[in-house]
Amino acid sequence: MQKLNTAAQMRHMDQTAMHGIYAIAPAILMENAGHAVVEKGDAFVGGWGGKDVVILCGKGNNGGDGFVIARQLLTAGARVYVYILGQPEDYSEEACDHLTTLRQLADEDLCILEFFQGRPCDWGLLTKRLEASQVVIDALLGTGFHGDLREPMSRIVAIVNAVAATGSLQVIAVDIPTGVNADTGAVSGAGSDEENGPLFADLTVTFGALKRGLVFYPGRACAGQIELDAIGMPWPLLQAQEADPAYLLMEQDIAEVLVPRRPDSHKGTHGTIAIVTGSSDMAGAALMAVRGAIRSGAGKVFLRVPKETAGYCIGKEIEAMVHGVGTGDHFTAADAEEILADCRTKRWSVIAMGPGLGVHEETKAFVKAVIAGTTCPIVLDADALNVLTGEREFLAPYGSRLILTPHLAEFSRLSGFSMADIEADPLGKAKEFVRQWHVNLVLKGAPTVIVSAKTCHAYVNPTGNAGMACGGMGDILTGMTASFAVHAGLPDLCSAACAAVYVHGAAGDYCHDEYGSYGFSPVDVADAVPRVIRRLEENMERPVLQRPLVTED
Ligand SMILES: NC(=O)C1=CN([C@@H]2O[C@H](COP(=O)(O)OP(=O)(O)OC[C@H]3O[C@@H](n4cnc5c(N)ncnc54)[C@H](OP(=O)(O)O)[C@@H]3O)[C@@H](O)[C@H]2O)[C@H](O)CC1
Ligand SMILES: [K+]
Repeated sequence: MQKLNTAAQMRHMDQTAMHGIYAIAPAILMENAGHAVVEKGDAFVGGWGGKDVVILCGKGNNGGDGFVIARQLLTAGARVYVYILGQPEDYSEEACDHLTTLRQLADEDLCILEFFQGRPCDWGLLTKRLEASQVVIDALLGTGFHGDLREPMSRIVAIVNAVAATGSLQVIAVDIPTGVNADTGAVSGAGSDEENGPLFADLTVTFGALKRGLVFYPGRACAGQIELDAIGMPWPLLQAQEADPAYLLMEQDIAEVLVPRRPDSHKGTHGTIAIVTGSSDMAGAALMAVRGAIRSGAGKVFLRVPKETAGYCIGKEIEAMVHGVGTGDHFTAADAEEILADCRTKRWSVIAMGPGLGVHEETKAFVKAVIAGTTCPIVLDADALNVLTGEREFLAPYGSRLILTPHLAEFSRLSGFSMADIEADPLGKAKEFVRQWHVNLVLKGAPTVIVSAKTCHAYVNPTGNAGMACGGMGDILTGMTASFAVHAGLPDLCSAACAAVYVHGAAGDYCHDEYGSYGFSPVDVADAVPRVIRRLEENMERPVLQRPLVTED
């Protein structure tokens, strides 16, 4: 898994590398950081030889990286125009050393240095230089950025964005695009009409670990292609678990937890999923949850809906065993007994409740009775969450066997957090919620965040796309999550949720490649799930028992 670090975690990693037992000289790390940009950028720009490159250096170590980049680009055969915003006294020792070396190389032909020194910049000359150059390096601000961009940074960024938007100038950001908050992905000037928005990069070369701000919007939209370089950080530091960790899910992580099917398995091996949901005008939600479960490899699927809804569901998903419960169009507390009896006699492995359930007062009593009366994992989505608003004391004792899958609005209602606070820091609010409710949480969004009830560790999902922004996608995910929750070999419910979310988004990406961003349906996504799992199986480490009985050679 890829660590997703905050600025503070990066500073701690830096300090440990430089001043702890490893004693790596700061100038070495800065040299490696600069080299990483030159190396990763070389392929991106089609070779540095003969290129005119503008390098914008801020007042901190991000700027220091820029000094290294300038020197190395000269060696690579480029001409560099280096704009330096800081005064010598602003810089760290290592940045000063690199600036001193660069000044020895300065001339009027290949290495032109421009010092702001607090005097007004010749904006017209900067614009012309950018227009005449092929590449600009953003070494203005890195993980030290906070607040909104101040002059002259904001003016420089606005000029770079304007020139890049109208021409062929390629923009490479050092560590993180200037104006993007490394912890949350919030950007400078959001919502204000001032000209102090963030820089938009085509490529971001980041160091040591991915920053959380590179995977959350709007910051994610500023980064372009993202390349990570270890810059010579000691391996144990790169792997060390951070306090309060977050990770980006990678395909290999999912392949490692999804165990292939045993050759001697049968339908009972792969779980008995019960979808208990749906009310008359939302039978489709129930059926899509069924579809998601079936296409994710469920052994058996039962669908339990209110009596009046059954007629809409029977025979629609022929693999599911459908039964109408009670006498009305929504579940009541009295119906819980029948569900609990079914759960016992049919040995349900997992229950999913919520899609199209409705929010009648009696339904709340029903949902609570089913949770309290069972011991199996339960996936709670949509209306099952809406009826549980304010029920933290009730839910917390069952939390370790629950997976809650709200979208942002449902999460706001359930948690009481404002939408603004959630959107400003979805990962932080998701962790805060799990610390209070002790459940496994899937906070659906772009990107989706999963938080473990057991560890409170957070996982960010990289798959999925805007073509999935339509009703029903969440219903499919509910069924998939229930199915993955009982997939043989998955170590815990959080892993199951991560696998379901990753595969769901990857199936959406498969559909995006097939159809483009318009018009593919939730059922198309469900039907693409087996193809995604098959691709994962190619990377799966087959346990000894699964090795082919007869080998080719
Ligand atoms: N292991 C690593 O990851 C390494 C990273 N390196 C690079 O170091 C930067 C972080 O360097 P740091 O000096 O901590 O911070 P920055 O260079 O990002 O910027 C700090 C200066 O920026 C000013 N600032 C902050 N916010 C604003 C704003 N809104 N508008 C204008 N100016 C701003 C700040 O001034 P303040 O007065 O506001 O404090 C600072 O002067 C990291 O990103 C990497 O690129 C190392 O080079 C190698 C190891
Ligand atoms: K930067």
